[in-house]
Amino acid sequence: MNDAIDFRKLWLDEKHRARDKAGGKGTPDSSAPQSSSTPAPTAASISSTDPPETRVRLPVWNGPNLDTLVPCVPVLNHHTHRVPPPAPDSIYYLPHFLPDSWSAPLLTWLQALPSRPPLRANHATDTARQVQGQWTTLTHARRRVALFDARLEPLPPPLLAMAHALVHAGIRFDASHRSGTAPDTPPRLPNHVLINEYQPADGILPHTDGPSYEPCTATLSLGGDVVLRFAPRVHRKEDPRARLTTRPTDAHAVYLSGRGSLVVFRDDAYRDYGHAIRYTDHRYAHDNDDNNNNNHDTETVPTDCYYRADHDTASESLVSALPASPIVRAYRVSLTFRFHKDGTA
Ligand SMILES: O=C(O)CCC(=O)C(=O)O
Ligand SMILES: [Fe+2]
Repeated sequence: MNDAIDFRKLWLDEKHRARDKAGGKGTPDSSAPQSSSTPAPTAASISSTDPPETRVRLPVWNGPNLDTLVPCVPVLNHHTHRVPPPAPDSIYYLPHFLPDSWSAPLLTWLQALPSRPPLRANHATDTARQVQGQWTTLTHARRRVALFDARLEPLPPPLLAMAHALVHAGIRFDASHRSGTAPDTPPRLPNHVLINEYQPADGILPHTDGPSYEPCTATLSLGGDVVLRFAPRVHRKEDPRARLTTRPTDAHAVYLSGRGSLVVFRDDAYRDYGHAIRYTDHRYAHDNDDNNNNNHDTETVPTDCYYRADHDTASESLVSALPASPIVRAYRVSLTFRFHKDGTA
């Protein structure tokens, strides 16, 4: 598959740049083997501040040896990474999950995906296979999305590596087990990856990710920072198909860093809360009532927003003070990983 070869080239370019920047000679390019096995950690790949017991090596894709570029990803800690009360106890946030050395080539790879014509309002005839792995504009939202469904085609190498990284980090793409019981099934790789591309003022209206997926969503953020809001759903018993409504006044806000942060929400937070990112222009004014600035490129950060510094070490259990100023919105791409329950397509 050409994508994999292109990405490997990007990775090699990045590696050369990193090596040049560091002023080191490094190893020759033959150091990028075709083997698919994970190389042993090297001294260069684990810094003294990275407690080995809380980090795992990122898996490789397409065989290249990433040990000089990529250290490890943090393992999800159910206590320190949990967004604290009063948020529901099933939202986790890791401020710097993806190493910077991966973010840039991953973004470049995503931007190079082919584009297809916009989806029509009634896009029943656009089959999943037609939109697979291609940028498609959602005209109603003015946002581009790309969908990768592993039930149709294997995930391309960079996304497969990300999927492995999430599972290695301890994220289970199935409903939680009752407390005290050990999972009795092996972890599963997520089989759906939705990429969303946002221009600075863009957001996503309140929604749930729906019952087709196991109740766990893991989202990586690249580019600009945003606030993700979880608001309790108002269940409309009389018409369960009615448009989702939430109680925005009871929302819990989480500040998402665009430097490779990971947010995971599952179980109650998945089922009983809608989630949303605000549009900062006036396309959806009703969703934006307390964003009382007139600058379309900035977003007011609520004072009770959960914010965590952009680092992740074992001693870090501190939640830093919120940044004083509003977020200046910037181009952002998110990668949302889920497991579709109909795993057989
Ligand atoms: O971009 C994000 O962080 C959210 C994306 C999302 O909620 C979705 O695709 O369902
Ligand atoms: Fe969502």
